[in-house]
Amino acid sequence: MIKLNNVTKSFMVGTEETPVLMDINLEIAEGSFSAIMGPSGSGKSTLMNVLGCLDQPSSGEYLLNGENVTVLDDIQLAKLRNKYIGFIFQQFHLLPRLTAIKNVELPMVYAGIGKKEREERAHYALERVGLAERVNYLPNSLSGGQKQRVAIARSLVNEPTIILADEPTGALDTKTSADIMELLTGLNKEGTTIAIVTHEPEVAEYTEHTIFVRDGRLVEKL
Ligand SMILES: Nc1ncnc2c1ncn2[C@@H]1O[C@H](COP(=O)(O)OP(=O)(O)OP(=O)(O)O)[C@@H](O)[C@H]1O
Repeated sequence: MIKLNNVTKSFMVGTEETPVLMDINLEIAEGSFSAIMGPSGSGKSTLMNVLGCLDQPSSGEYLLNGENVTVLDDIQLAKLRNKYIGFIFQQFHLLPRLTAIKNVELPMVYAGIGKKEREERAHYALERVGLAERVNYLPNSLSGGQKQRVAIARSLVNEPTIILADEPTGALDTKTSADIMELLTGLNKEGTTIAIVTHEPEVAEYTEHTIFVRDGRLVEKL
């Protein structure tokens, strides 16, 4: 479903081309639950940006559901991203003026889905994350854990091929962090494919296997 073949990514820094990812070969199977770990600056976010179709590799091939992402232009890439990828961030990235349900509806607005279906699907997603009672709350009236649940509901609504979570528990206390990982584990058991960047070994323990990144290379896959 997700396959990177000999992927590299470099950035121009001044006049120098600086390699950040080197020779990445990676397969993420449907229904899997992976952690991506590695030291600061090793290339985890860059890898997530490539996996999430936010950025193109410099060379190599990225296959997502059989489509060769590498040959797409920015508009095609954005369409693919909205269709196939759900994102969860450390700082939730909810729009503060929109209620929980309106935040969850947003990816469906971009996908051109009508109002009634949007509302139904957003309600269902908020129920799945245990927030049926909070649909009309603004983000500021929700706890950190509840905000992350809204963000998880938002990541689910387009039934993505994969959810990419960048430090989803980084802003949460230990108990809330465990609750969020339980929730993600449950969603994975129901069939959602999830990859999560984390610095915390206790978070990685919830996943099935860990991909380690060091100096832009995958060093080990358990
Ligand atoms: N747009 C860019 N231009 C130039 N260099 C970049 C760019 N994006 C990332 N880098 C460099 O690539 C390297 C890897 O960065 P990346 O953010 O992927 O690391 P990371 O493993 O996610 O780190 P952290 O755990 O601290 O978030 C760093 O040295 C960074 O400076």
